Amino acid sequence: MESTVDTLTAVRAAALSLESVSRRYKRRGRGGREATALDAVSCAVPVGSFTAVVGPSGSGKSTFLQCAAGLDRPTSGTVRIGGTDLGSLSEAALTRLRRDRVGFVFQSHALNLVPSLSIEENVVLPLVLAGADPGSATVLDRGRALLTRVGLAGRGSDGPSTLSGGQQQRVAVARALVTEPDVIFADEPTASLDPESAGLVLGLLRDAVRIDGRTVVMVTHDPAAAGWADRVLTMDGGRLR
Ligand SMILES: Nc1ncnc2c1ncn2[C@@H]1O[C@H](COP(=O)(O)OP(=O)(O)OP(=O)(O)O)[C@@H](O)[C@H]1O
Repeated sequence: MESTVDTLTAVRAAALSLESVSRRYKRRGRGGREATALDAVSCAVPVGSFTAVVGPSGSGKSTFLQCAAGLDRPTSGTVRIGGTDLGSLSEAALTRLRRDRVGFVFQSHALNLVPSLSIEENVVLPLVLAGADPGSATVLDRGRALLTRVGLAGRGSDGPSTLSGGQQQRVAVARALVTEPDVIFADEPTASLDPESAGLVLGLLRDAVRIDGRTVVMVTHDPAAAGWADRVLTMDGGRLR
């Protein structure tokens, strides 16, 4: 009984929770057989934690992230971000939740930033998309403060293409932080970086947790990257081990 109460308390206090989440895909040309990418996965990610999701290729890590972040809808089960059941949201409400309450850092720095915008404009883009005035002191100050934080003060008016891959990933982290989201999802954020640049990006994610109390969920196949996390979830065959 007590453990049920404890579990319910943990789910309510979680930044992110999954309850028996499955994602099945219809396979083409195989007589309608389904592939189970996620198989009844349950977990609660506490506020202010840095979680790494690891596992062999094809174990379901990307599918976990896509469903957890509201980029894909599970076949069954419940995903909650900050207590909100994503399954209860319309597409428009889900888009707003992703914009306002979730931050993303993707694998490829080429995909993370908008090349036609300046570095600073990229950082504050989620605020502007949410309706903030891009010329307001609040937005400008927030952008500059975050660029200083990621070690790129003074580069705000340059274009992303003037930065190295590692620097671009640091801008992506700044942008992921700008809305002070409930959860920051990172999908192999250091996959294309040298160890030194990777360390800088991982240090920024860790600081977001330790200094700001943010919550980070990072998919990685790199044990060194996973070593920066507080907790490691291991996937195998669509399940958490
Ligand atoms: N759109 C899809 N259609 C059919 N099957 C899919 C689809 N996406 C994923 N799968 C299958 O689901 C399983 C899990 O895939 P997923 O990409 O989540 O694994 P992963 O652990 O992220 O792999 P990797 O480390 O190689 O990126 C795999 O068997 C994959 O073939």
